[in-house]
Amino acid sequence: MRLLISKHNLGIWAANYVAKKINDFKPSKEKPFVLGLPTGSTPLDMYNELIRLNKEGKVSFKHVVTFNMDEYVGLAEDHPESYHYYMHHNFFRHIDINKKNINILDGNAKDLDAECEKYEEKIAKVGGIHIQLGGVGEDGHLAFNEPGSSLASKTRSKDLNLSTIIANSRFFGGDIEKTPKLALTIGIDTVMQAKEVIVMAKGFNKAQAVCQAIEGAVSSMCPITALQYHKKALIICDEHAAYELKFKTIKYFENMQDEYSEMENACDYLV
Ligand SMILES: N[C@@H]1[C@@H](O)[C@H](O)[C@@H](COP(=O)(O)O)O[C@@H]1O
Repeated sequence: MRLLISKHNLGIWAANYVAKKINDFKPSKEKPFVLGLPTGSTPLDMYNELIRLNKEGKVSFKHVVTFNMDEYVGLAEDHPESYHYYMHHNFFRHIDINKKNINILDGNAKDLDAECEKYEEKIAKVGGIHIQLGGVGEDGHLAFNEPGSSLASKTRSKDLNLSTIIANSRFFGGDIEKTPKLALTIGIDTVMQAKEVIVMAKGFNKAQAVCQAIEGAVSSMCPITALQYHKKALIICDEHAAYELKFKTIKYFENMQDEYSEMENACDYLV
């Protein structure tokens, strides 16, 4: 597990890292690059920067296949709070991606279990996810894997817990009644199967989750801790989200030299 406390905008960092990885991979129709994508407020800057890079011809999504992490159950795809709407509005419609390469769980499928099974099969068929990007909930949830989720879970439907419903109610006029209570989500094991995982965490309200993820014991009650078992997982956070960490933990990660610190240095010249 790697921690990077970035002094840059996390989205700009992540977008430039992803663009570099796509370009290095030289994707083709036969050999596409596969991205796992999140929603939420944290990744918005990343999408904006990826759009900019795409428009400037610095990265193409022509041979990129995407799988979104989650979707609400029972919300129309054109509802402004559905994750379908979010992705098309904030990202897909601005870039050169082939529509056929976009995968988002159908929260209105007649058979939700079959929809989830099909999703796992599709991921396997393209050879797995190269980079799974994510945000994190205040309680350490990943996608909609709530505290208590099996760390061996695959894509499935998930009841949302009260704190997530309350947090999400801000998008539904503050009305808990109107806020979805059920979602489809990739599982923790789906995340673990990705070749690389990058979780972005911004702000004081994510500090507990980041601290648990890095310093805590692995527990299904804080799903992000499962990443401690991942071969190539990065948490990139701002100074506020790092606030609960021990000084010695921060120092340990501060001077590491690797491709993540290289991108951090490269970002000095980007902004
Ligand atoms: N399902 C999403 C998660 O994928 C996201 O990480 C989380 C945090 O969102 P934000 O980035 O807005 O804090 O919100 C929701 O629960």
